[in-house]
Amino acid sequence: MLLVVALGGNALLERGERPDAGVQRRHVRAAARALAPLAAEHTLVLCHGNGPQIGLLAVESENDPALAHPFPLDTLGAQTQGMIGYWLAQELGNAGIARPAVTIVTRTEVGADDPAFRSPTKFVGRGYQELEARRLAREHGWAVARDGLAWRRVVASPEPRRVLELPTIRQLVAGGTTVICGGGGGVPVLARDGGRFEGAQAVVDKDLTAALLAIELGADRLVVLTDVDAVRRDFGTPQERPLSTVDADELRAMRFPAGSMGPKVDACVRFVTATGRPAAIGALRDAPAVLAARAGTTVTAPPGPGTPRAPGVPATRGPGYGPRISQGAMEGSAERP
Ligand SMILES: Nc1ncnc2c1ncn2[C@@H]1O[C@H](COP(=O)(O)OP(=O)(O)O)[C@@H](O)[C@H]1O
Ligand SMILES: NC(=O)OP(=O)(O)O
Repeated sequence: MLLVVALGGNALLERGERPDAGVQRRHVRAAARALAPLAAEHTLVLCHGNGPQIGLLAVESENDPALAHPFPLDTLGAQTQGMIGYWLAQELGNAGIARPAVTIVTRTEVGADDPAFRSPTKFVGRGYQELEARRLAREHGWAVARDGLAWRRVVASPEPRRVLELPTIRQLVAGGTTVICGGGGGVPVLARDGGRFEGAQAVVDKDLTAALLAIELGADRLVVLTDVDAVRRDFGTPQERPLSTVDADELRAMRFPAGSMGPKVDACVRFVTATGRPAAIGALRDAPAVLAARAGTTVTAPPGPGTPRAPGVPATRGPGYGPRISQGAMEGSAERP
């Protein structure tokens, strides 16, 4: 099977952990071991997160007295793809996967008119106490929002419209190569006159880029791996309980936080709606069981006379190829200084 796997940034750096390279590499090694059974049996397209990492690089760059201008987010997005992609390719090899794994620094076209540019939702960097977050917001011109118990910087996260490197990814996949691409959602770029592209100051959601890739490549499954064992109904309440199987219509009717579970659910609903094939969300450590629907949450096509579309053909193309079902459900609105 062809699997598109979205791998959460939390799998590479746990909340509150020191972002040292050694710590992250240890997590990447564990992630590669968890993914090894899938990579051995199936062709894998791997989209990793970069929220903690790009936020860290941005702070370093903003605090570097040698720089007249801090590095912009598109450049930092490319840096995180190179760094994490290198770690993943190396550790998949070290985990004994014979298939070649290559990393593609991927660009994702976004729209200049995307309302997400006016309403930042993507958490980047580490968590702070509220007062410190507000101070940093004033000093650096950040938007900040509450992420669970902590406060973090938030940046714009526009819709992925097109992956520029898709033809190359398609070729590599056809040859059975494990392709690490769309890392951090891909570097967001804007189309300009004359066929030019320009980097955008944003971080695309890697779950949504993974869904776009899965649809365009005609993948058999979209598998979203993170740090929770399943999507939970009534999350954070005493009534909370895991969903093992749920159809896309039921899921579409629920609300999830925009900065965390929302995009994962959106991604699965889009894939299932466009292809009629199942998608799954679950814990990285359970990866083979999540794929086999023995763990995690499996999202299925709604029952009834729905006609799944042909493989590789999205429900609609271009911007808004699926609704964002989580928008507006962010915990604590973003605040500017
Ligand atoms: N309904 C829900 N069910 C499960 N987890 C949820 C839910 N709503 C929010 N979450 C949170 O979503 C987090 C996973 O999203 P996120 O932190 O963005 O993951 P990743 O970095 O792995 O992509 C979980 O750790 C959990 O705290
Ligand atoms: N770019 C992105 O979606 O990163 P996270 O998974 O770390 O949020």
